[in-house]
Amino acid sequence: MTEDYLRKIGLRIRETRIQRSLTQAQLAERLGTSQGAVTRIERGLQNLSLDMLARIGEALDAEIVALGSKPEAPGPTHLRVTGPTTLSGSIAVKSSKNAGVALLCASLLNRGTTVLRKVARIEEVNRLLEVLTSIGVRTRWLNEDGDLEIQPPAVLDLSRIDVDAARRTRSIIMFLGPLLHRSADFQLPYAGGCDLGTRTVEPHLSALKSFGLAVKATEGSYHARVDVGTSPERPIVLTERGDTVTENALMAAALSPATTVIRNASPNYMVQDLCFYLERLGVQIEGIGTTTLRVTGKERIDVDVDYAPSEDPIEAMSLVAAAIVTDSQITIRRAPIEFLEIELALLEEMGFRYDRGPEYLAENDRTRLVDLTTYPSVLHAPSDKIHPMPFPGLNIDNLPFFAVIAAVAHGQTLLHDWVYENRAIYLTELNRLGARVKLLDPHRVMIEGPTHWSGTEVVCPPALRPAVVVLLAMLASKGTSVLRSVYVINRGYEDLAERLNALGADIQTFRDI
Ligand SMILES: CC(=O)N[C@H]1[C@@H](OP(=O)(O)OP(=O)(O)OC[C@H]2O[C@@H](n3ccc(=O)[nH]c3=O)[C@H](O)[C@@H]2O)O[C@H](CO)[C@@H](O)[C@@H]1O
Ligand SMILES: C=C(OP(=O)(O)O)C(=O)O
Repeated sequence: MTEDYLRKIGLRIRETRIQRSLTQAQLAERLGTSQGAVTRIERGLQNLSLDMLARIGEALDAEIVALGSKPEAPGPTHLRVTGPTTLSGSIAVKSSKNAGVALLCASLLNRGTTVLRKVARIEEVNRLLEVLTSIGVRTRWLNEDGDLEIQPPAVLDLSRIDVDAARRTRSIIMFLGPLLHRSADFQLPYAGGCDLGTRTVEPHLSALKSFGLAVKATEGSYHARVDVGTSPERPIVLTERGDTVTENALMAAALSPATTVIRNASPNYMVQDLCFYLERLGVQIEGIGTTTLRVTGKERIDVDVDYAPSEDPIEAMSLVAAAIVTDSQITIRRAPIEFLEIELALLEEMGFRYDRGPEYLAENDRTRLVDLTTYPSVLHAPSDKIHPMPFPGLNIDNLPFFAVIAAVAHGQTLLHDWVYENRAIYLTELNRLGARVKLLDPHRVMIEGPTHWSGTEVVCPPALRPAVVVLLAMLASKGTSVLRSVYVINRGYEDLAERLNALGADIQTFRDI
């Protein structure tokens, strides 16, 4: 094998070992070799026989080398799922992607050190960390629990921004609110993310205009000019009740000593987490959890702060859907109940049986959590269509899970995804596994259940939730399925395959080298 190839395989082995939380000594023991040999393998200094590669793959429960791969760079990651699976046991919900990214952006408001506890180690967070590091912010994972320390420099170097990382995440748009206090003239690469069709930035620009921000879209970037020191003279009325736009307005208001009123604000979970963090920074906020926020900011924020964002209602819903589609009894611990109530009420109407434990508080001392135990249930289609709404409503990101749920329910379910132009279409990928999902128009699908799932190969649709929905259907599918290119899932879920395996799923991760 060439040295370069050995080095790539070594790196891949090392990454997988760390993902599995194994030390080199533990892996060596499983392989019946020495720790020194594992060190050499991981550094690409050891010639590897096919037999040894197979044993490493077995020890790490992952396919290390896939044939037909591109030699020049580690290729995309894929999943091989063997089903059908019945899940059992218990699983804790991780902190949310959407609060995580908002708080990373908000840490730019603070001259002091921010420690965020148990941040989900997901690709979306990684991209933002790359961007933050590139502009001079010192970021450091403190431990394996996902505690993250963030220390912005006195002066940000926006000219060195990691453009590639910035273009891979839409969350970068939330730099606008904090940056307008840092710089009178700056450029931000265009925002990316899932391919869900056009997502407007206009509400962000009109909300931030009253803080003196004017943005011109030039070749591939936003060119921002700020009339520094401007504060809103009247309430900001958001034209849409969007989550990130509310967060941008909040972050702009946090460094404005006047009182800013934001109307038609989103009261959704990530906005609440951001508010709780800003309160710890000394910003006063009235109306948290409602659609009118009154924010009294500070001229300068310089506080060493420690904050634990709450659990992810969308991950909790994903796990509920996993239990339903596999007809399993599992316990989902730490589910943020306020943000799941409508979903559960609808599921109850559809015949879903579950228990809800007593409420307790998340580590932020504000968000209410419960443990949910699911039971095998016979589901039937709801009498009305299912559609999402801004909070409080059935969460926009939870709608796709109702596609796979409707596919196991008896009868016809109409799903209306009015929000995203391109998302409903991806739900028809379930048909490859045996579902009957009919696209009525770009926003509506009719789903007929129940389904006899059968395994096949699918390339991940380029949208996070539809991709997870396909993975969940694969758990229920008979035989072997392959889900290709799962970056899109890793963008929003930490170790999803490994965590489902701990509940009894059989999912192998492999990657083109
Ligand atoms: C990082 C983050 O927090 N991302 C979430 C946030 O994205 P984000 O806040 O960026 O969502 P967008 O602003 O893109 O809104 C999503 C779509 O909904 C439309 N829209 C939204 C609100 C409204 O009252 N009316 C309306 O028409 C928008 O025009 C857009 O087409 O909110 C989305 C909608 O909940 C979620 O899918 C994302 O997971
Ligand atoms: C659409 C989503 O998020 P984002 O705003 O990160 O694209 C999602 O989480 O389903």
